[in-house]
Amino acid sequence: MAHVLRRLLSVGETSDTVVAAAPAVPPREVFRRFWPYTRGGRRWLVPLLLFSLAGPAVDAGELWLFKTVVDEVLVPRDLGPFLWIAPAYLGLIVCAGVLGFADRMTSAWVGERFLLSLRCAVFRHVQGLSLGFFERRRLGDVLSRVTDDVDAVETFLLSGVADALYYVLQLAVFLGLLFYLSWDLTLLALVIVPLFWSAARHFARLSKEASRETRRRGGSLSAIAEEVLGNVALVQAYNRQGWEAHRFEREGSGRLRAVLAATRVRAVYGPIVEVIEVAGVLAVLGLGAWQLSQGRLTLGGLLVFLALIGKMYGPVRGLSGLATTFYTAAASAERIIELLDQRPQVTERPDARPTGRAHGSVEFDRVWFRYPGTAPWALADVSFRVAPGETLALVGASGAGKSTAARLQLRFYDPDRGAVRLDGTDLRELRLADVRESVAVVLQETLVFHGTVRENIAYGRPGASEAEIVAAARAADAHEFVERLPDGYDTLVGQRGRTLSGGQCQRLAIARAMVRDAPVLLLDEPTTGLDAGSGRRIMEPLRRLMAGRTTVVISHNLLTVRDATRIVVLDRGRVIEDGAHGELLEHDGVYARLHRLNTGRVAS
Ligand SMILES: Nc1ncnc2c1ncn2[C@@H]1O[C@H](COP(=O)(O)OP(=O)(O)OP(=O)(O)O)[C@@H](O)[C@H]1O
Repeated sequence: MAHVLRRLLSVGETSDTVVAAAPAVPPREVFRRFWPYTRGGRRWLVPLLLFSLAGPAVDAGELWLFKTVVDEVLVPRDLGPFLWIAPAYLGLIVCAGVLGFADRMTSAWVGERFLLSLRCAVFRHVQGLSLGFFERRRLGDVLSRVTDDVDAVETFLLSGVADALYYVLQLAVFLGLLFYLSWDLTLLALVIVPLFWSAARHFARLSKEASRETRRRGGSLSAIAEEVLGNVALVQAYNRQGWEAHRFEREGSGRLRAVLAATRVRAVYGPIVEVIEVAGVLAVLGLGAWQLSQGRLTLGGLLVFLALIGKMYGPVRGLSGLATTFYTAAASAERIIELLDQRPQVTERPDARPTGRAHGSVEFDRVWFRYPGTAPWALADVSFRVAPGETLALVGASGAGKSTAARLQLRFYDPDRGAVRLDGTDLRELRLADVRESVAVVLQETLVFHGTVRENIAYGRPGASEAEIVAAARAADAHEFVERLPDGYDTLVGQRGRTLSGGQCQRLAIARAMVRDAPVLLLDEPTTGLDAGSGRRIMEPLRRLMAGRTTVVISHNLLTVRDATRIVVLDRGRVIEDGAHGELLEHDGVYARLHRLNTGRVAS
């Protein structure tokens, strides 16, 4: 029998993971972690308490009036007292309505405020995590934690606390009345309470596992949806729709199994509680009828007693059911706590120095770096120096470590050994915002947001004036094509610039970097994805952008790097050649060979 019940209530297969389950967190820890977010709404807890207290008091008043009607109007058949009972009853109902309204509004306000501050805190935290975190995690799962899981926590932390309070107060009021009416009947009625609680504990434990699995599968579903819909062109081009739909369905079925298991737990729990409750009521009814026959209790008294018992079992059942609600919310809380526990690998020192506008000298001093969790060095003993206004080109085969150097320059990662310096100061001693402020980037993958052309350019420096935006667009050779767009600078460009060509996106990125007007410029493959003609055309605005700034340019295309003051050739993370274009050609090494290949290709 126990075996059958266990099978009935189990979640089933929980292995195949798209998203792993978050580690378990004890209930006390859940409260400790989330309580601070209730700060803004805490002063409303006292009014909430008062409303909670008034609710059961009004209930009790209603019952008392009912007893009076039975004992003083119906049994003696005397209409007199009814004349004051009726308006009193109406008054009570109006009271209950007003209190109910105030209670609902206050708890919604407190709950929603908590939700807002928790959601914003989680978002702010996640946004500040290092790039390494986003490279390891599935974005869809992170999104589902910031949205769905935060909602689920609110359900418990506030509704749960408010309900618990309400139930306890209701219990206190009802128990007081019950003892007043008949203490021995009350004691009999209370015998079933421990039974309630032991059933509740058992079932809460069962529902815990199902809730965890439901949340984990929810995260997996978001992850798959985000990955597939975000790369829908790739999915369709390779005809992978069927396979992706299958993956989605598999996670969806896993979620279905988990939800059904949770429902089975609740569905079995309901009737069991009912049986316990009815047994209690029957016992009380038996003893009550005997007391009535002995004349120790009036009929009204017995009826009210039974009604009160019915009402009292409500909060008892509610309190014991809270454990199940708690575990459902705890499954979400665990996923949020796991996010909040992630520490950014790159942190700002408490004594970090603010910098004014940097001059822009950049130095890599014997830098060694490997990506967290990987064995090979992505950069090994890399040193170079760029004076303000100079241009340094990083060249080398794919995977040589060029983009890694750019990431270190932006302090997305810190070197394991050695130092990256700006104006002679280690980046780790500077304020993080200042480091990023001093650099403007034009990346390999051009980033264009869903928004107007104007917003996309102004992203480089919020608050840039219209004249500055247009000047930047002119300098980036973007003004002309922008003017030709249907709404000019107000034209909406799709996410990732889907409605623009590669070259147009690149020009917007250059205009954005222009507007930023930072002393250091980082160009990571600025001509990738452009044909030779567009690549050459983009060179002119790029040169305008580079003028007067320290530039680190990463490129496969050696035509874009020949003007550089200095060229550093990387190979598997090491510097193998270093010098000006002419010197390196003379040296006749790797660079000269790459150059010959490149010019040959362009000529042909
Ligand atoms: N996030 C990452 N985690 C682990 N290893 C990485 C990561 N990014 C890059 N690598 C590894 O570090 C090395 C250097 O990569 P990097 O992207 O700096 O090369 P690159 O010279 O810019 O190449 P490309 O010209 O193809 O962009 C490669 O071996 C790559 O596999």
